[in-house]
Amino acid sequence: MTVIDDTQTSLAEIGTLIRGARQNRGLTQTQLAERLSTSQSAIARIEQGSQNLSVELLARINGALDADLLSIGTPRAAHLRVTGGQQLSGTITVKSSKNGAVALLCASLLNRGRTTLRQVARIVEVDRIVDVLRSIGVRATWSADGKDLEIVPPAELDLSAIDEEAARRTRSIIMFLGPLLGRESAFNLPYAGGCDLGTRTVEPHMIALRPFGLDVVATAGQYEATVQPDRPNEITVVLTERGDTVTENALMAAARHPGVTTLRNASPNYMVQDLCFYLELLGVRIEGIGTTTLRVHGLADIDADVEYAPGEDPVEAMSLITAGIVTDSEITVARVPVEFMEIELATLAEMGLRYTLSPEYPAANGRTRLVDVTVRPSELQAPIDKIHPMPFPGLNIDNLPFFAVIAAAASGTTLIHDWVYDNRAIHLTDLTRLGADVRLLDPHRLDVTGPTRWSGAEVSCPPALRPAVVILLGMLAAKGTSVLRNVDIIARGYEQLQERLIELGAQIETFRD
Ligand SMILES: CC(=O)N[C@H]1[C@@H](OP(=O)(O)OP(=O)(O)OC[C@H]2O[C@@H](n3ccc(=O)[nH]c3=O)[C@H](O)[C@@H]2O)O[C@H](CO)[C@@H](O)[C@@H]1O
Ligand SMILES: C=C(OP(=O)(O)O)C(=O)O
Repeated sequence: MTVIDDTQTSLAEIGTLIRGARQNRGLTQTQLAERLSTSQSAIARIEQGSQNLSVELLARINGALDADLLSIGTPRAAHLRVTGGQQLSGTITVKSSKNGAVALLCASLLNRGRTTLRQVARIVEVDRIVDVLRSIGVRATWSADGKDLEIVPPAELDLSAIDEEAARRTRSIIMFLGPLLGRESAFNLPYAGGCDLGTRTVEPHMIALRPFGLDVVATAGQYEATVQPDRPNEITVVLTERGDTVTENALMAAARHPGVTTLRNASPNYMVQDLCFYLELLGVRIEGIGTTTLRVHGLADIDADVEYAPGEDPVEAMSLITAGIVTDSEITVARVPVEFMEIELATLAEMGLRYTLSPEYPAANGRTRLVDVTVRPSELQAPIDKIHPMPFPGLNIDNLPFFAVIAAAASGTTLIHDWVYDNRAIHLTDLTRLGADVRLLDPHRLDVTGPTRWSGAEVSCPPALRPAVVILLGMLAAKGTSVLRNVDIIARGYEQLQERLIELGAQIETFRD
């Protein structure tokens, strides 16, 4: 049987996927060719999308790359077998952030010109937004090395063709509202989805965008949006919540408003700063970047060819530092965006973590300050005060879950208070399966008592990104063999996490049903 796609584009997309997976595994075209008993030129043709592919060859490519790039029939769930209790060593480098990438992908719709995003994390969340962009006519092309993404919107978007399935799987689709209201007078968007973290309202987005003329009616499965063209020159938006994506939505609306917009109670968090730096490249002047009041001098039209490298991910940095802590290892986590990790590092220091920081150096965007963090084996104690998140510059809510597994490694009882999400703390109780003493006081508060005598177990991955990684890290700490089932959710926010941990000496094996 032969798979012949009806357009050359599909073959090109499959080729890009194969190239990305090959490069992620550090293989040359020749090495992949050897594994498939074919020639390097055949691989080059496949990656360029100029070769038809048989089902049998697709299956062999999956096998050779140990990937499930191209499933035929129902996709097979991936599971991890972890042999824990091993110390890690070496250096691991933080990638650019998921949340910066999705904001910038949405913001590229503001620009009639070409946006090139450098070193974009190859994660499923990015793929979903790219799929949605392509479905409405945006040209989104990965570079030959699979790292940079070039985006060129069409003169007219075809919103009727939107990939609803991809859109419904991400909450970030809500960030199409801000850019679209500057281009369209009426449009529909599918409801936003995402991880199971409990109710996350979209009302703050509606309130923030109303001054730009947006009116949204929620119908069965759709937001039906209409935009009033008349609006005052000067707009003031007071955000009811200091949320990250709501700030980004308001910023994107303000970027194409040809007047001055003042945003109050804005989030100054890392992804918002990434978006501001990109908007500046587009010619939008923004005062107050990194503060809670932003003044945006918008433009009626934006047509610029720009390049931007999203900043490093503080949540990935926290995840990797946690891997070192719970395995009692000395590792260096390179390219940590220190400004967005200060409270986390100060809290860890209070708990007794021994670590050193390299001198600061700039990220590729020239704005984010980076350091390399070396963590050393330490005797940890529970902190005296509870650990709780706050909007930046507080402890990042997405970093809070990692403190559950760290607290389990520390002596004493730590109170962890997640006031933000209804369901995230609940998922962390899965650590009890590995021997941790984690008590849910109510849906928002956990008491974690350590130190833990970790033991291997079989656990089904929680349906939420950060808790899933927390359980994986607990398994790295636990002597013996653990199995983490259905781990696909981790790829939503982490590029090749398992493979990169293996490079530090972790024993993790991927297997499928
Ligand atoms: C793509 C992206 O960037 N996602 C991030 C973004 O999601 P996002 O901006 O979508 O976060 P939400 O708007 O869902 O806010 C998260 C929760 O916090 C509550 N809330 C938020 C701010 C506030 O001042 N008061 C308040 O109560 C909201 O009601 C909600 O329950 O911000 C979250 C909170 O930092 C992060 O976990 C997500 O990783
Ligand atoms: C909650 C998260 O992100 P999102 O807003 O994409 O669901 C996260 O990154 O942990």
